Amino acid sequence: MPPKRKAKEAVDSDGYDSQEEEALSDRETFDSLRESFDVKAMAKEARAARGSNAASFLFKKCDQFDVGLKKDHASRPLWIDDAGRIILESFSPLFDEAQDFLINIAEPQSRVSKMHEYSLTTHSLFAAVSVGHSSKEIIDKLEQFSKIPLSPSVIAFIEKSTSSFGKAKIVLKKTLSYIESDDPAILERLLKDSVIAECRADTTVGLIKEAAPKIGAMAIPGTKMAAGANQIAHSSLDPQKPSEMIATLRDEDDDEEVAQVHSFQIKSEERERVVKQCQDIGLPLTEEYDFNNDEVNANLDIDLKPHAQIRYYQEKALSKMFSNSRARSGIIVLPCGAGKTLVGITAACGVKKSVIVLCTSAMSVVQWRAEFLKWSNINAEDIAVFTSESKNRFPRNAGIIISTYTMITSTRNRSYDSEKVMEFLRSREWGLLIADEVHVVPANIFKKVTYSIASHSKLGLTATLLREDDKIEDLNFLIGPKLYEANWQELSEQGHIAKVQCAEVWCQMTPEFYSEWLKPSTVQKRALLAIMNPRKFQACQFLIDYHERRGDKIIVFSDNVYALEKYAKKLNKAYIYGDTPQAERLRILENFQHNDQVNTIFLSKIGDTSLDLPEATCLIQISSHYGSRRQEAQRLGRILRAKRRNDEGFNAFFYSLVSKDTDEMYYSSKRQAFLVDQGYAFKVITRLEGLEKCNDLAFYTPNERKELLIDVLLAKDTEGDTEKIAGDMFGSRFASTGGKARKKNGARRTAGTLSELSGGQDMAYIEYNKSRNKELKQKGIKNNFIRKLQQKSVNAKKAARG
Ligand SMILES: Nc1ncnc2c1ncn2[C@@H]1O[C@H](COP(=O)(O)OP(=O)(O)OP(=O)(O)O)[C@@H](O)[C@H]1O
Repeated sequence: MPPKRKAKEAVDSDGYDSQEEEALSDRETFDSLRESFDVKAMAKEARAARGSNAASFLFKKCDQFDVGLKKDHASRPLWIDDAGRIILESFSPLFDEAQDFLINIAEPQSRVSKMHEYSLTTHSLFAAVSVGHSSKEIIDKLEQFSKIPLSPSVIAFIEKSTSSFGKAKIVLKKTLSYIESDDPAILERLLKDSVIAECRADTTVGLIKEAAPKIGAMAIPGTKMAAGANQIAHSSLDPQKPSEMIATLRDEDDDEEVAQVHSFQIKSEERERVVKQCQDIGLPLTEEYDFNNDEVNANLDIDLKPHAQIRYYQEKALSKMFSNSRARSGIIVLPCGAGKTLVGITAACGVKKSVIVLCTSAMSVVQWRAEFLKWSNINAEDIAVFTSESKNRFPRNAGIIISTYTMITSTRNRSYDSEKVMEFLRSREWGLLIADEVHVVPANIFKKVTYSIASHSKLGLTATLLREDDKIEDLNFLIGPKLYEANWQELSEQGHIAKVQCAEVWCQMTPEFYSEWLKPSTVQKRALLAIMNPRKFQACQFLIDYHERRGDKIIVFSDNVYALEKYAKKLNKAYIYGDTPQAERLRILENFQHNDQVNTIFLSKIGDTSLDLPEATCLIQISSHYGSRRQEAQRLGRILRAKRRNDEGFNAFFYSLVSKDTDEMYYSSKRQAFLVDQGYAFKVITRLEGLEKCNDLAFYTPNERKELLIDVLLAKDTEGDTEKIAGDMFGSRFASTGGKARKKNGARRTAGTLSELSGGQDMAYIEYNKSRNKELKQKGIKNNFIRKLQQKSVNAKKAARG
């Protein structure tokens, strides 16, 4: 049997297909770069361009720089050029205030220690307007913070963008859809469009006029949101009880003067068409849910437990969503491990209507359910789970369903139970749809979601609004604008996520591996030679030993399953990849968490997202997906949540092992780009102190290295591919095999070893076959959490059987 670990489903929901394409062009770029790189000349040019001032070279083509600095420029924190690029000084006393403002109106590009860079874009201005900033306010504030006068082109750009964005909203009132605006002229303009006019539901000529809901960025009186930067730091130490926050969100102030809004009703079945047409004519709609006045949908009995204390950045993000007593659809961006789940749960407690949560994997579904029970007082039976293993519904009128994108959008033949749940999902209205890891969801998948699920509001959660293709912008319109994006370094300084030391370790290729690498060969074979480079293997072994001795728990990541198995078996460590059965995954993770004899595990890319392993304090990456910045950030996220992050002097470690003078070096620097922009510094380590003195490392003798080389050369080309997992990335076997049951023991290695080929079963063969996974199977320990997970899975299966 050929190895079956690469599921070949048509839908690759994490968008890796496009990354493959990009990888090919990357390779060409790399080859040409190799020839044309003249680092010295480039450095000289950059120095000459820079002149005497640290940032002025960035503005060399900027006319308004000639106009000169304002007299009191030293006390103002930013520059802005003609193209809308903003440089913010992080050492300015006005930094906090300026950052708070910029995060609302501009796209953060890079936030390194002294200078932050932002860009004004049409999308960022759309987001600004949708959270209540006016065009005048944006221009005035920028002018106030800027060291130089704003150029007429920047002012014109802001005015043009804000004049069309956020002027009209799509609102569900009592389950009916309305287009609403405080400016009747905008609605008249929309109705002149033949497509929109056709979608109008009421036949009346005029517009509906009524009192506007109360709007205010100060929706949480008495908190840092209302008070400015100094209180922000203070509030982070003194978090507000979410119940108080939600109470204030619902608080009505009758004394204020009541503004008017105008609206017309559209046919609910034409929502998408209207939204699309409004985009096309340059008047995109924002989406808001007036949940306080929804009397049609049953209320959900859910509140946060008193012990839940949301952090200041979680509160800030939520205040963007709820600032006008309605739930505004949009995306919240928080670093991995910063607590997006609690943000989603608090949003559910705010809306208090039925909620559907969509995740990327069955494992995440289980984690979301556990977090709902941990943080909220929701009745356990009101949270149902819809995965291939469990097809529950909630018994009362309102409840929560947690599922995966794959379960909702799959087009294959569904089981009877599955179809029943889908009918249940389609037949009702949802107050809130929470889309977890929303950046991985391609537009066509998300359109299928919105087609199946009628939800009043949508909240997208992600750590990185990054895709290697250009599909990320679709999310602006499918879900809504970005409402909030946190600063990674700030959260790490405050101890909400761990401080991490990042290093790229250059591993010299051994002569025999490098001479093979230099020969004309396939991309996959060269990739395999670089990953299996014995020096890289030894560096990995050395780092594992070093960090295990320090008391760290280590995850080794390899996208390549051939290498994953070879490394793990040789080092006698447990490993998990796409074909590892769910029960075995849980057993390995459980041992990693609670067994002090199991301090290192090997994971394929199934562990990139959503895995909550707060014990992990060190990551070693031996093979990765070309230049994917997103994967690098997500992997880093596995140690950002380290439990020990607030121990004095604690640092987590992230090592990327690259084979020197191969294309791994090019991809590695490309992958780091996003994290570098978040302020992480990657140290390059060319020599691991003490490694050469170790004589007990694997592949120490030339013979061992030769045998390894023959193994690699005999391996099929496809062994050099990265693992492909479709749909459910950390989920059930059902999901990852396209619904077909897989044969037991289906995954077998086919690459021969020298010993096998020669017919001899020597010591090396015995060592290769010794599986830590099997050992753990016999010795496995269990903690309550995992036991419950497994018990639940068993119960669910029993229930499904009737
Ligand atoms: N306000 C809070 N108070 C205490 N603990 C919190 C708070 N917010 C989050 N946490 C804890 O922080 C950890 C990380 O949270 P969570 O799993 O939601 O992160 P995440 O942002 O979804 O990360 P990822 O992107 O990696 O999935 C969890 O153990 C969670 O319980």
